[in-house]
Amino acid sequence: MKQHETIADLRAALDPLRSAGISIGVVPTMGYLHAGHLELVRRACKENDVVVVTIFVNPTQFGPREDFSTYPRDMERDLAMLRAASVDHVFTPGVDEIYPQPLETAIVPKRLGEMLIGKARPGHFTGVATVVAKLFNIVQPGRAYFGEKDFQQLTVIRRMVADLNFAVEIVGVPTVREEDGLAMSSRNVRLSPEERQAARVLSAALAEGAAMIEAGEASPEVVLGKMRATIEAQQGVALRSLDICDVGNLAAVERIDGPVVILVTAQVGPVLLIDQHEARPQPS
Ligand SMILES: Nc1ncnc2c1ncn2[C@@H]1O[C@H](COP(=O)(O)OP(=O)(O)OP(=O)(O)O)[C@@H](O)[C@H]1O
Ligand SMILES: CC(C)(CO)[C@@H](O)C(=O)[O-]
Ligand code: BAL
Repeated sequence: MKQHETIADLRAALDPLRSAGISIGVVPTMGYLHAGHLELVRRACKENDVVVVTIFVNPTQFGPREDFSTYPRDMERDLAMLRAASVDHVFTPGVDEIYPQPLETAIVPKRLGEMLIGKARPGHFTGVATVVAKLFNIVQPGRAYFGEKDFQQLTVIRRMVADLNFAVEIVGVPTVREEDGLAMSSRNVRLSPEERQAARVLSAALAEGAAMIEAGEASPEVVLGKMRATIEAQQGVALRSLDICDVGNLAAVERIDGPVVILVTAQVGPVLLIDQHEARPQPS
């Protein structure tokens, strides 16, 4: 595995491969890797000749009171995991390499970036879309892999690629979970044992809501009401948002008569956890 810290170094390695028709897949991450990231890597290795993993904790997607400086980091451990997963190239730029000067230009997702998580984290999806666009221009991959756990992020990126004609196929990968259902996330490491136990309620409530939808419940209010009661009964979990959205454009649905995604965010101790579950009414 080759590690590259500069754009020039990475391009020097990738340009000849691309010219020779070798397919390149990229997995953008912020590091502190877990089995969820490794599933993205596994898919990328299966579907491409060469895989590039990027590790960059992007400052522009964190708000001033968010956890950029304390975001978990362990580069040596990450590199060992990627080596074991047979990754070909890892790109580990410093902040100055990606932002040598303040940007004059940004990609601003409108409705999709302002709704849901975007309401609680203003500017977050501008930071994400802009750095992902930069990474696409740096790596020039044929495919890029993103987790469905960050469902709004995946939707924003799919839409950016469609709107701006990026020549990259976006692959969404199902959420990898701990045995008890908790979605894997780098920030889970910050949960105390009690908070970690309490956090299980989120995936349990999502499964409960999805089962109601699959059994034919068409009213979002009824499904959300039941889920809200389940989550609010759990001590130590502060529900921040709970929505049932159209799976394609994330618009709120008035009646569930097709594929939807249930999205939840909740504060558990120091961590804002997010999770999702897709569901659709089963044909009777
Ligand atoms: N449990 C998971 N299953 C599948 N993909 C995941 C999972 N967790 C993260 N990913 C994906 O990995 C990519 C990199 O995510 P990131 O490095 O921010 O990790 P994270 O675990 O989501 O961290 P955070 O604690 O910031 O939420 C994203 O596309 C994200 O959706
Ligand atoms: C896509 C991403 C790497 C952009 O910084 C980040 O938001 C993440 O890890 O999900
Ligand atoms: N995986 C989402 C990145 C963030 O929380 O900033």
